[in-house]
Order: sequence, then structure tokens, then C-alpha cells
Amino acid sequence: MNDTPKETMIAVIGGSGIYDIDGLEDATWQSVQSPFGAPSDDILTGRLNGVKMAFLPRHGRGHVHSPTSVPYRANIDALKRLGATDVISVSATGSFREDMAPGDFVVVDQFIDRTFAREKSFFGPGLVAHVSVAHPTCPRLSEACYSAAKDAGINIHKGGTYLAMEGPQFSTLAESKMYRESWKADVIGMTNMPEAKLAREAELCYASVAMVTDYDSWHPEHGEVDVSEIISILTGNADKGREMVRRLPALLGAERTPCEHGCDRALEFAILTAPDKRDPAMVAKLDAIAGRVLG
Ligand SMILES: CSC[C@H]1O[C@H](OP(=O)(O)O)[C@H](O)[C@@H]1O
Ligand SMILES: Nc1ncnc2[nH]cnc12
Repeated sequence: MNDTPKETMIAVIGGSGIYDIDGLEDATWQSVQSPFGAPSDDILTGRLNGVKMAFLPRHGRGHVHSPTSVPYRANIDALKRLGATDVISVSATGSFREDMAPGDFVVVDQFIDRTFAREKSFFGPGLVAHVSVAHPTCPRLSEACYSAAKDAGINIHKGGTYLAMEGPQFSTLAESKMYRESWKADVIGMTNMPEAKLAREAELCYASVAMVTDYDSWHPEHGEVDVSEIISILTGNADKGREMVRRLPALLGAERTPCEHGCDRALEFAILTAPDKRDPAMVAKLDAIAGRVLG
């Protein structure tokens, strides 16, 4: 695995309420083994308008994983092993903005990571690496999601900061007000971190489409978050999400050129451990993630 793949494979990670996608040609659920453990579920693969697609339900079919127990490393490693070039997260989020209303979509471009009980890196003792996540999402992929959603008639906002909390409980009122008023976050969820950081370490382009389901707890006219309301908004949005995904292959194309923003070269100068000090077991485990630079 020494070169940038030449063929696009769009991987969609579906969040709460999204456990399947339809319309793929040659659709097959595949079991993918990863040295980082079992992914959340088998991965649905196929083609859409001639472009390779993969779909992974983040919480597993039947929603078996909590935001903390989602095997983020295994998921990203398995998608990379399958040949994914672009990863699109579709997630349920609360909103801190009056104008980002339930039913709207937001193309997230920044994150505040408040998670604390998850493995956040593929690297560690024996193979140390530091990648930049100053710009954690891929502008080209994000733009494609925005255009696809616009064309599908979705009310979508370009850019927004996603506060990633540990969960599984929703925020207190004081937290909700602090995230909104002091930290200026736009949306809140429990899963995009460390997923976005891991995608960057894996040299995958990553975009996040937040589906707004509620106003968290800050809004004086909307009260507390209620999961049944979230699911009813998500169910109403399912067709919109599918329409957006259906338009992506035409926008991204089957032939993959290097990412102009460098997502696919994030590890170029990131590994600090000297070649003779590298742990051979770590090097072997990172064959898919870092094989391009480890040789
Ligand atoms: C069902 S409400 C809380 C749950 O939904 C979101 O999951 P995802 O990002 O996978 O759509 C949120 O982050 C929580 O995990
Ligand atoms: N208000 C909220 N907080 C955290 N995660 C969410 N997912 C959907 N709504 C949410």
C-alpha cells in the first residue's frame, strides 16, 4: 500500500437512526477483520453510478454501541483496509443556534473535543506520530456534501463547530448554556470525536454532515432533549439523507486524484520514532493505516 489509491471509494458512516442505505448495485454486507478489534458491524459495499461505496452503521444494526463503546479505531481501520478514500459521517446533533433548526443539515468544519473515555490515536509507545487537525475536515469533500444536499432541496448550512461530548447522558442546562454562549459551538453530538482525528491519521478525507434533531436544553421554548423526538426528526430526514448520498458519486467521480488539501498525505512528516526504535508489532498492526509511509 504505497500509493494514493487511484479509485474513489466513498464510505458513509451512518449515525443514530441510519442503519442501512439503499440503491447500491451488487450490495453485499462484508465482515472485515481489523487488528484494532471488531468494527461496529459488517460493512455494506457496492456501487452507485459506477463509484465504489461502503456503508457502516456507527452504532451497529439494532443500535448496540453507545457513543463511548463505538470501536472508532476498528471502524476507520476496516474502511481503510477496504479501500475507502473518502469518509462521510452523517450524525444526529443538537443545535445551539436558533437558525439551525430541527430538520436542517450542517456541514461541520470544526470540533471541540470534550470526550475523555476513548482511544484517540492509532499511534503510541513504539510508534509515535503527531498529525495536524487544525482543519479536521476536508474542504473538497465537505463542498461535495453541501452541493449534494442543496441539489436535494435540503436546508443545509455551510460550516459549523461541533462540540463532541462523552455522553451518554445529554448536557445539563449549565453546560448547554456554556457551550452556546461562551464557547460559541453551533451543534452538539457524541460521536464525531475521535472519529475525525482517526480519519486524519489514516490519511482519509473526512466530512461531517450534522442532522439537527433538537435544540439541546438551552432553548426556553423547547425544554429538554427527548430521544423519541430525536428519532421522529431522524425518521423524517431519512429520505433527505438518502437523496444527498445518491448525488455524491456524480460529484466526486470514480477516479481519485490526490487531495488538494493534503488529507491523503497527513502522515508524510508525522512519525517521530526513529526507524530502528520502532516496535515491529506496532508497525505490523499499522499496515493499513500507515503502510504508505512505513514501507
Ligand atoms: C439518539 S440521540 C444521541 C446519539 O445520537 C447521536 O449519534 P450519532 O452521532 O451516531 O448520530 C449522538 O452523537 C448520540 O450518540
Ligand atoms: N442534544 C444532543 N446532545 C448530544 N447528542 C445529541 N444527538 C442528538 N441530539 C443531541
